Amino acid sequence: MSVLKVTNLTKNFGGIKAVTDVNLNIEMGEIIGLIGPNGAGKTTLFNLLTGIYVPTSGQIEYNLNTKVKTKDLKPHKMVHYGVSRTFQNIRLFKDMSVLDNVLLGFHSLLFKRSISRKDSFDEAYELLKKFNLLNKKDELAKNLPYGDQRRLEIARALASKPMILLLDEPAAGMNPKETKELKDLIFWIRNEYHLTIILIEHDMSLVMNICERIFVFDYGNLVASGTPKEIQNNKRVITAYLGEEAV
Ligand SMILES: Nc1ncnc2c1ncn2[C@@H]1O[C@H](COP(=O)(O)OP(=O)(O)OP(=O)(O)O)[C@@H](O)[C@H]1O
Repeated sequence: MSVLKVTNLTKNFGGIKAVTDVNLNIEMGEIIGLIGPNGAGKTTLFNLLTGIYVPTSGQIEYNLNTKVKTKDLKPHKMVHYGVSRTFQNIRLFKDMSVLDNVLLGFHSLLFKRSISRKDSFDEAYELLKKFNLLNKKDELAKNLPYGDQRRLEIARALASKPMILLLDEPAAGMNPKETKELKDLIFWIRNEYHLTIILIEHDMSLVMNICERIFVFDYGNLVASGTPKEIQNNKRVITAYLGEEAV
C-alpha cells in the first residue's frame, strides 16, 4: 500500500531550482534512502514533505489514517497526521533533561487523550532503555555527546507513534561503532513499530546496508532510483556521486 505519493514536485527559491519535477511513490514499511551531493535538494524535499516549505508546483499526498494533501501540510500538524522527523542540525530542548525531551514527544497523544500521563512515563522509560539513554535520563540534553543527542532526537520523534519517520542525516557526527549501532536501531524501529522510514544520509555504509530502495538526487533532480545493488551499479550515480571506491 502506498503511504506517500509525490507528483511533479518543484520548489524554486528565486532563481535556484532546489527540487525539480520529482515523482516518488513510497510503500508502507519501506526503509528508503535519499542520497546525493550537498545542495542536491534532499532537505528541501523533507521540508516540503513536512509543510515547512510550500511547493512552487506539484502535489504531495499521504495515505495514512486519513488522506492528507499538499494544502493540508503544516509543520505543527504533521505529528497529528502521523509524520515525525529529525533535523540535520539537531533540534532538542537543550536545557531540558533527556527524559523531559522524550516526554514532550508524547504531547500530541496526551492532547488527543490517546495515552495516559502514567503510560507516557512508562513508554518514555522503555524508549530510553532501548536507545541506551536510561542511565542519562536526568542529564541536560545539551550535555550529551553528539551521538546520544541524535539518538535522543529519534526517541522523541518516535514518542508520537508516527507512521512515517523522516531522519535527516541520522549518522552525521557518529563514529563507526555508533553508526553500526544506529543501523541495528533503525531496523528494530521499523520492525517494532511497523513504520515507514525515509532517511537522508551521506554515510554510504549505512544507506547501502539498511535501505531497501534508494533515490538519488543531483541539482534538484531525481536522477536514479532502485535497490542498493542497482544504485551501486548505476554509471551516472557512480560518476556524479558515489565514486569508484564506493562500488
Ligand atoms: N530557504 C532557502 N532559501 C534559498 N535557497 C535555499 C533554501 N533552502 C535550500 N536552498 C537551496 O536549495 C538547494 C538545495 O538545498 P538542500 O539543503 O535541499 O540540499 P541537500 O541535498 O539537503 O544538501 P546537504 O546534503 O548539504 O544537506 C541549495 O542550492 C540550497 O542553497
